[in-house]
Amino acid sequence: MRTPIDRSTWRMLLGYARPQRRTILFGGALLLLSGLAAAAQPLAAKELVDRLGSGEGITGLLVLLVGLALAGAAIAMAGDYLLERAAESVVLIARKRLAGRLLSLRVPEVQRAEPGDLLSRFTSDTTLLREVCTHALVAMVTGSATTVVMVVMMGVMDLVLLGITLAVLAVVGVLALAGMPMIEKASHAAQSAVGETGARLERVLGAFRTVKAAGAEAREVAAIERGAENSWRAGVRSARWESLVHGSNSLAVQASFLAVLGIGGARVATGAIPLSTLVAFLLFLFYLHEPIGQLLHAGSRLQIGLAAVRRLGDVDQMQAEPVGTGGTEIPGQQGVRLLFSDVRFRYGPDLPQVLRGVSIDVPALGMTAFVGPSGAGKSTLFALIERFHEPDSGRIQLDGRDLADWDLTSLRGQIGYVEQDAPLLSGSLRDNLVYGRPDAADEEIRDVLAQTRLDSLVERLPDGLDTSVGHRGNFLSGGERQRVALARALIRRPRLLLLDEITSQLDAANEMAIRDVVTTAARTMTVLVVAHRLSTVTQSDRIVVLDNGIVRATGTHDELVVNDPLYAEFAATQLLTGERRR
Ligand SMILES: Nc1ncnc2c1ncn2[C@@H]1O[C@H](COP(=O)(O)OP(=O)(O)OP(=O)(O)O)[C@@H](O)[C@H]1O
Repeated sequence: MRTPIDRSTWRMLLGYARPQRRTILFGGALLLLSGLAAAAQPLAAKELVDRLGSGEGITGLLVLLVGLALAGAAIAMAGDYLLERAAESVVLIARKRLAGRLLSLRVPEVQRAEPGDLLSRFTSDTTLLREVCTHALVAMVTGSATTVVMVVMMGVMDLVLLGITLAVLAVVGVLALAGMPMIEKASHAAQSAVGETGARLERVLGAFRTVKAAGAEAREVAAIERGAENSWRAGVRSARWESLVHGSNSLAVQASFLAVLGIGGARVATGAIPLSTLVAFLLFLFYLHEPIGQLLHAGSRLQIGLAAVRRLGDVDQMQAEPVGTGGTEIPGQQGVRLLFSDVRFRYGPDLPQVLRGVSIDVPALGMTAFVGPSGAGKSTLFALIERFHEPDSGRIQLDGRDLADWDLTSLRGQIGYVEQDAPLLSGSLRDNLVYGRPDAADEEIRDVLAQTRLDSLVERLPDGLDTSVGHRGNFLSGGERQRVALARALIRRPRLLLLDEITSQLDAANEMAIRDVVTTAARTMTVLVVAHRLSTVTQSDRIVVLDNGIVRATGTHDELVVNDPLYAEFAATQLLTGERRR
């Protein structure tokens, strides 16, 4: 993804600064004032030289000069502080906006992106806005204003010398115009490389044990180093252009200084201008170095900022979910009726159809199991119910209302979803249990812990419920994670419970206990279960056999063993035929 720089990039950049505009304006005004105080110094110096020549008193003027210098410094300090403060606020605004945006993105968008790269946009690119939205913007204004004022004053003094100065300075302008886009390009490349390196690192840390077990450390380090080197190379490229642009300022000012000294000296000798004018003009030239330097520095910072804004803008271009308000009225009854009508779906335009006309009517109470070969589309059905993806055609209705017409927050508020690999979040066990309902009472938590046979685990843990479960819950066993994920879904008190392979890592005793919990839950809510182990689902009220994206049979275990060869084969391979398991 690459957002071109256009007006909207500039608008975005200014958008980050807008909430801080008062502080920036005030801080900028102070800096301008200090710049003007500096600009007044040559005039006072000219007056000083004139008076020295004519033998007049200079005490007052000296006091004025010192006063100007002190006041200029104090004002500059205050202005600087205000701008630094505004800069921090700009980063804060950008991070808050990005966090909100990231969490509102549609699931497929995030699945397509690299988490490490998104992270680098949050941590690194936002930091680059720090200076740009405040100091650089202000320096653009103050630098331009000071330059204009000085140029006007120099023009008033001597147009010939001004003409020489401007001719030399024009060279800086040309170099700057050529260099600025290169700085932006190199900075964008550097930040992209940082993003890629972050993504690579995230990949490694996310599968640390696999990397170690595969002995891939050296390969991964080399890849990360390559990414870091790419970033370094682009950074050096940017630095080269920056130093060229900034260095041209010194060169131009020094060249014009020499030209003005030579030609100005000749003009003094011919009496065309007095010596004091030449001295003042040279002082102006000396001071002009500062605002022009400011302008160039600000220009290059702005380019770096524009590159960062472009990367932040990429996230804005990713699709977001409709904003949920939780406003849909929820009927008080238990369970939900779920109706799939000829649902077709593929994950992308170039990918094969995963669901090829699925129609299922799930009544409000009871347990419905989905079985079928790997890749048949079982988990995809759950993802569509959660509206992580939208069907390409057909309808899914919940309580008689099309899912698309539900308010997203209300819809998900009805559902307890346990994903296939039962991911936990880093934090304490309690954080994980109440994640879907932070206000759950302790008694309720205890009750669910007992049902899911987690009570003995909690007793064993050093800090009980407050024990950390580690990144993605890796301090717990696979079976414990599955039970915690189920407990989390139950504590949410959903009307529809979606359980995707939640017993795959449980031992027989725990599997049986969980089966009982789910059967009990199915008396008060709609339970949809995906399972490879048929032992988990033989007692379901109905079993849907899904194969290659179509429903090939529906019935009870006993009916399907007789009527559906594929199911009968599953049952046979799992030693369930003719045997009614508990
Ligand atoms: N995010 C995705 N992008 C592209 N294709 C996907 C994505 N998720 C799943 N698929 C593909 O869709 C098909 C159905 O996947 P799904 O996870 O629904 O199958 P499943 O029946 O649940 O399989 P399993 O029993 O192995 O979990 C598979 O071929 C899978 O490769």
